Amino acid sequence: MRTSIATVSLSGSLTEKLTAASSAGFDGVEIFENDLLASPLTPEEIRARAADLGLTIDLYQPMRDIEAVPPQEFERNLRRAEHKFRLMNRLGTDTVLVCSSVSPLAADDDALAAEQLHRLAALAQEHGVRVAYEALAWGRHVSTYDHAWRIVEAAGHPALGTCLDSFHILARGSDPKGIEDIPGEKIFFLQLADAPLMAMDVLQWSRHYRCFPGQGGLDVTGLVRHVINAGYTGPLSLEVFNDVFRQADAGPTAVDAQRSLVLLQEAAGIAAPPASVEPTGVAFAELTTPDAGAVSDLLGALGLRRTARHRSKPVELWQAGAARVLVTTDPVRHRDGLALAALGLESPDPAAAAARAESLLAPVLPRRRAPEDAPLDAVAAPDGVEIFFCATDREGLPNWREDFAPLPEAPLPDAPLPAGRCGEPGPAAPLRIDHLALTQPWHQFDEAALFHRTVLGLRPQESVDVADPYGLLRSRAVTNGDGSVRIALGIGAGPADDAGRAQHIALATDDVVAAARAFRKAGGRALPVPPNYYDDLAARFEFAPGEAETYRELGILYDRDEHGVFRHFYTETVGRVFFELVQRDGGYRGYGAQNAPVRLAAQHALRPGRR
Ligand SMILES: O=C(O)c1ccc(O)c(O)c1
Ligand SMILES: [Mg+2]
Repeated sequence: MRTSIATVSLSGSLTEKLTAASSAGFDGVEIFENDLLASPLTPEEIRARAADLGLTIDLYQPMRDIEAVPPQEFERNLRRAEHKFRLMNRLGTDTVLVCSSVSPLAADDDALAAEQLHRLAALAQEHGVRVAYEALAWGRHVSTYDHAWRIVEAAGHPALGTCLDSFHILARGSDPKGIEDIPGEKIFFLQLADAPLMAMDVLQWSRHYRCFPGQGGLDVTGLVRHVINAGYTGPLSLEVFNDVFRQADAGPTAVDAQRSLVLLQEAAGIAAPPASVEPTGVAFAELTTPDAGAVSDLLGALGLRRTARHRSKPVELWQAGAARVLVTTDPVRHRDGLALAALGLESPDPAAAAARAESLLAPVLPRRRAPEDAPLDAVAAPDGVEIFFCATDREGLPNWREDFAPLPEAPLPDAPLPAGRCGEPGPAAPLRIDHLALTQPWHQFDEAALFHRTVLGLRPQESVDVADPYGLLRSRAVTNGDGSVRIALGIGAGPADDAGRAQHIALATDDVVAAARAFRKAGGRALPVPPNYYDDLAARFEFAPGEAETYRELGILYDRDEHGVFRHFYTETVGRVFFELVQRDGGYRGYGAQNAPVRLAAQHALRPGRR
């Protein structure tokens, strides 16, 4: 179906909005009156600009407080409307949205509303335009779609139809099934928005928290199915009032918006992009560093060993069990010091995963490889991390590991490592990457969750809020079915804050106490945890004699859920990156969110100039 977006959903000048909508592949726009009023362009110039960009102007909006008013008031409204109909002719748009009145002058009188809307439609028809009447969820007397439709039906004018808006319908809990009783040709327009479920005043909810379909908790897909069943053939148009999107760059927001419509159409059975491919594990995490010294010490102390070197690039493979970390030395990208630059996701079908990603508008990255390297497809996540779809040592698929030459001294990859000897990894060495925690740009959190779900085939979990001494951190994990891929997406306390940029890699071990001891013995610096934390721990849980003291001594944090126990410790931060070693027992599902405020405070305390 044709796709459209309301200019109110994007930031910037009207020209910037049109350009962003066009680049993201929209067919049309709804022009919000304020965007036109504030534009230096004439309506004719706007029309020409839109046409040059391949966009139609599908709707002009809104007209307010028109209907069910005293006669004198209505005459004034008609005069106002006639002005706008002329403007619409100059703009080249044929549909205007009239939202249900919120005016104290409006009467609770459907017959009067119908009669006046009939007259408005007659005037519109004289100007070659038509009127779409929409029930605002907070309309004074008309607040449901079925009520608005009854009035439109009673008015009985061919230039009058209804505009359905998923937010107003679903936010009020109306049953959208009744939409199928409206003749499709009388649904003049369909506006789509989702929203997170929140208990708040519906007007505030609508004006500040709408989001793109799939990013909230409303069943927009179900509603769209009813609208299609009714016979609607107009555009799917996004109308999203959102405080964050108003500030974010219009370009990425428009792509995020268009992606939401691809998914919506997939879910509603209207479109069939290449199927989603769920990753089956983390093949590697790739760090870039201006100089490999500090990170080598850290990785070594964590029990990873340098096992191989890339045949043509300054990249080393560090490994323990299935935990693989690539270290790329890149003196040019030194702004951040150490940073997580890429993630390899083990994919059952890397080519199909890449095709899926591309069809969902993920930015496809040029392959940076020498002719003899394994072909690897990669896309950029919203935070700039490169995501590779890859296969590790699997029959019939290009193997990224063949790009690496084993180092002579190194133990065989995946061979059991000798235990016990000083400096060598023992049984406590990392087994695999347990999870990654990647802080997202603050204005791209919803986009990131949708991207990871739909482009990467991961499943979003509930959002949690974590107190940071300097703000509130929101975190939402995305995982695959068996938990072998877990990425905790976070937004930090603020754009300029270090916590707003942190990236962390959690490695799994089956003996975190031994791992913490080995780490310290090898010269690793663990994050110090305040004694108050352990006093509280002793109050919350019963431990075996000496157990809590061990945790206190080693800076190990502890959590428990209904499934099992979680023990973990953190390393110091290098550049943007820190590591965590975790031991999950008995099927513990979480990430130690209970302990995050203590961890964040301890990290802040280590920053220069903090006490
Ligand atoms: O919040 C509003 O006023 C408003 C205006 C026009 C719409 O289409 C809408 O859904 C809401
Ligand atoms: Mg609307």
